[in-house]
Amino acid sequence: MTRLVSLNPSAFATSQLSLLSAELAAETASTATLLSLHSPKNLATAGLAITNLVVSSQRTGLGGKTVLELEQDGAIGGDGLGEHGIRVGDVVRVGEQPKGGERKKEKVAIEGRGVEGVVVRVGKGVQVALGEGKGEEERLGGRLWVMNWTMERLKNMEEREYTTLTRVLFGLETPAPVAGDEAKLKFFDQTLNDSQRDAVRFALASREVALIHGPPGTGKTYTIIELILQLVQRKLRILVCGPSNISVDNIVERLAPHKLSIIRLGHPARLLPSVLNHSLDVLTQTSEAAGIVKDVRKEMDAKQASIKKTRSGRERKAIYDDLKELRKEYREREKQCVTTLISGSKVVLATLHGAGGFQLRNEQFDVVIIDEASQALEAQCWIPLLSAKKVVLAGDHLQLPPTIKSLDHDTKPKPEKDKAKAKGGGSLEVTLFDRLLTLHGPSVKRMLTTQYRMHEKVMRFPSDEMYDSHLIAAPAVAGRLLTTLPYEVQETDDTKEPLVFYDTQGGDFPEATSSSSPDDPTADGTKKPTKGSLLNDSKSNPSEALLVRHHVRALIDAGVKAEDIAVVTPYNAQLSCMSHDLGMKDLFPGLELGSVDGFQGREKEAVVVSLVRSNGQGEVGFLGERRRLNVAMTRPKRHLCVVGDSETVAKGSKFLKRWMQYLEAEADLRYPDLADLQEM
Ligand SMILES: Nc1ncnc2c1ncn2[C@@H]1O[C@H](COP(=O)(O)OP(=O)(O)OP(=O)(O)O)[C@@H](O)[C@H]1O
Repeated sequence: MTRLVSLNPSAFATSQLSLLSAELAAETASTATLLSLHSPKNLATAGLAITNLVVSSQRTGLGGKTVLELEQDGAIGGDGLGEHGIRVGDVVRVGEQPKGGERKKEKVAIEGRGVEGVVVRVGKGVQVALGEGKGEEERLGGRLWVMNWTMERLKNMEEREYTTLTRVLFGLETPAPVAGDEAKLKFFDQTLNDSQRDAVRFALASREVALIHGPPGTGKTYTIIELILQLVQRKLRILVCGPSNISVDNIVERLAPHKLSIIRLGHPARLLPSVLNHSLDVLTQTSEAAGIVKDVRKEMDAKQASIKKTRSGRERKAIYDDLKELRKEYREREKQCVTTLISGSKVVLATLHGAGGFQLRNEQFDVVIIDEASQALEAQCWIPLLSAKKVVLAGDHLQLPPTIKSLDHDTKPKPEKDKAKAKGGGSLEVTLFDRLLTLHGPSVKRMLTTQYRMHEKVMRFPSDEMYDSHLIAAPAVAGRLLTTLPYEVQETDDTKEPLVFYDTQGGDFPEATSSSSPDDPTADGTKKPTKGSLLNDSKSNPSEALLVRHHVRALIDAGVKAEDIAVVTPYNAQLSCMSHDLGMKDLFPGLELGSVDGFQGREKEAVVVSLVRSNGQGEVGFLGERRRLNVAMTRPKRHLCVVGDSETVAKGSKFLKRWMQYLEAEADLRYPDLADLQEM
């Protein structure tokens, strides 16, 4: 039985406040370092910038924002953007690129020039809505401000002000026994499997808190949709949140066909086009409630027009006075319209950060659902939780937690850090999901166990190692191969295998530390490379990259579409090597190349994982994190190909050793010859 170790909410909040302030400092410093140490070219190599763009058009988008469309400069050649890590929703700076002669000045110049905005579309070109972004510090500050405000409130609360939920979440009380008999529950979705049904029943019956543990591909979102429908049927009001816009939009998209009254808060530029009809901004213009606002607008327009026809000063003044009144009325009616829309919605959806907006200040919800909770900072989760009665958290704590930049800046000795971590509140890396599992034990959790993504052989190792062998491959996916894709794929030695391992042991495929480019100030050794000089820290393995290219080509030659294949690796320098040095993006248009961390939450028919590390010392760096490996190996549906040096990797940890053993025993094992590859 788990021992209940309670935590003082006020002390927890105090500790979080200092951690959040260190995080802000670290993030600001790392962006500043990147911009000051690296040229646009180097940032582009690392996937953090796109160079050689021209403005192809400019238009007014939703919310009256100016949207710039940027495309690759035709004069430079190439019609795509090349490999980059810029995604919809990113805050970016659009700046003038220094010309060749200005190389020395360019690092300084890029810091001071340009306008900021939010990326609203990425395809052949990139579209940026201007004016949305603020300075990096201000932006982070904005995000952190809401968390800070929430933690300040928690810190200053009197004990008698704590809700029962707050007391349970800090272990001051144990969760109440589950209530209600949900055994005869009628499900809206008859296709739900047993573990999903069990999770819905449990979440409905829990009084304060329920965790839904959803390993990869187990239908976490599917389950949440059923839970929402059940809660609405019970006439309860629900707030659904996630750490990112995409996590929230994903739910809006799947909820929309059920014709509930739902509303999505958030800036339209950041929402998926498919969910815009449910956004508060659009509804304030199109809904019935918007009628009263429109009437005033019409009146204002008419008054405005009448000014031109009026000659007398006195009459004009009277019209201006009327206009002033009307404007006030307009603002009030708009506010009223927003309140009517929100209070009339059974389900409100927003990011965790968005849940701190003024629109929800006086709103009460019966249940707060947080999806992808293991990707959210705990302080972020508290934004909608301070006044909530019940929470359902869905996530997988065995995949990667949110990225924390200030980890390396923590100078406390390790034993002290570990003690603080165990208590909770000592590290931003411990999520609320993690902490509640430690605090209350598995009785507050239900796990989804049937997965609908991976071939049995792909699933087996992560299931045994990470999920206590509980995962079951749904019959429809257990034996799926590339040869049974819905289009024609030839049966070859590659396509008939669900699991392939190219073992590069023997020293012929050595790793390299990314070489610095001559315009990098860290290259001459006068400046110590910092964390910001990310490419200098990163590893690549050019021979392994050749092998990856060879395998991707073999799959494509057999008929597999490039867009059904992804190559993932933990190292930025390896990505750069494959996309720039080997030109894999141009060779195989549609192929996706990405970092493991960036690929969390995604899936592909075939995935090639390049492990990179190959050295005599058995150093494995990033690969030492089990959760990162778990993400890497659980992305494919029908085919996983691992490329790596088993000798080096097996030395990294017991987990890695067992993985290498599993691959040796279960995969189609290949010992490549570098000489053959170079001829290809
Ligand atoms: N009971 C079910 N019967 C059939 N298919 C299902 C069922 N539950 C989920 N799926 C399918 O499994 C896939 C994964 O579902 P979903 O996207 O809800 O999972 P998830 O756990 O949120 O995913 P992720 O691993 O990316 O977090 C989807 O294609 C979905 O249609």
